[in-house]
Amino acid sequence: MNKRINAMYFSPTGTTEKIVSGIANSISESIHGEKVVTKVDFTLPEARQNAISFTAEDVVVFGVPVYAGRVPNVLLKYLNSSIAGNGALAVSVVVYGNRNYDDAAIELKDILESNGFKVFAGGAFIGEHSFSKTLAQNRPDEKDMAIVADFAGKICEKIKQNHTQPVFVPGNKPYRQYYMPKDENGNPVDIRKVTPKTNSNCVDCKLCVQVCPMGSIDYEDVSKLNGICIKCGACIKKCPNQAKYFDDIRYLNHKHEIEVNFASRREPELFLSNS
Ligand SMILES: Cc1cc2nc3c(=O)[nH]c(=O)nc-3n(C[C@H](O)[C@H](O)[C@H](O)COP(=O)(O)O)c2cc1C
Repeated sequence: MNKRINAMYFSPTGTTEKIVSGIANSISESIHGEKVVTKVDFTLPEARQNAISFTAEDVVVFGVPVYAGRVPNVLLKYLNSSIAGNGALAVSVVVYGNRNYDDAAIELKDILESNGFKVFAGGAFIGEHSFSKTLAQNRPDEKDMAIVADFAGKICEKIKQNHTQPVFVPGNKPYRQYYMPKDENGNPVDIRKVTPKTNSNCVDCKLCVQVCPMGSIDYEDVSKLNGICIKCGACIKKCPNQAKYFDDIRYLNHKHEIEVNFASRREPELFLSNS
């Protein structure tokens, strides 16, 4: 089979990358006997400057994390204007932090289809929550990766049998509003303006500047922001010295609330075309 296998993702803290690469690598091993996967990582702003096109020879495993129950809205411009499927097969993957994926899976599938992909498979997987070190801690774990390998096997069968009709993916249409954290009285809390702080552990290594997907951290003074913060967790989780943190009470309350209310383990959901 003459298929090129691609892994394309946005993944500030690496969980989406692990799932998407895992699926793509397993498909490649099964189809080609080795891992020959083209990686298209659009986490950093420079990567989103260029348009990309695929062909009907391509299989693209495409993943984003779930933000507020939807596809991250900061990506919409890029996703809607710079990616051409041209009949490529796509596996649409969303990764969420054990609360819920709400309408993210259906929204991503719709975006890919409107870009000319044939979305014949999809999945909603769980990754350690961007806000937390305990919610869905260390996921995807071994159990998740076994599901990933099994899913890839099923995808290969579908490709071989040419069962690549559009897949059904759960979600509401019209999509629900972006999920908003709530305070103890159930009133919505807006944490969009919250920004990280920097403590004296900082050794000015500039890693946070390099990993910020919005390119917002000032190179000369890494405690300053020159753009928006999407609270993706990259600067916090990737800092080798734990120098970045959030101290905003609304953010911390929300983090605590989800850690308590969504502690019970959710399992991946897989969607495959019937025909
Ligand atoms: C701004 C923001 C909003 C999020 N909203 C949700 C959500 O609605 N439901 C959920 O379960 N997880 C949510 N998460 C958690 C991420 O979806 C999850 O941790 C994911 O694994 C992160 O992917 P990454 O490691 O590829 O960055 C949110 C994370 C961020 C940063």
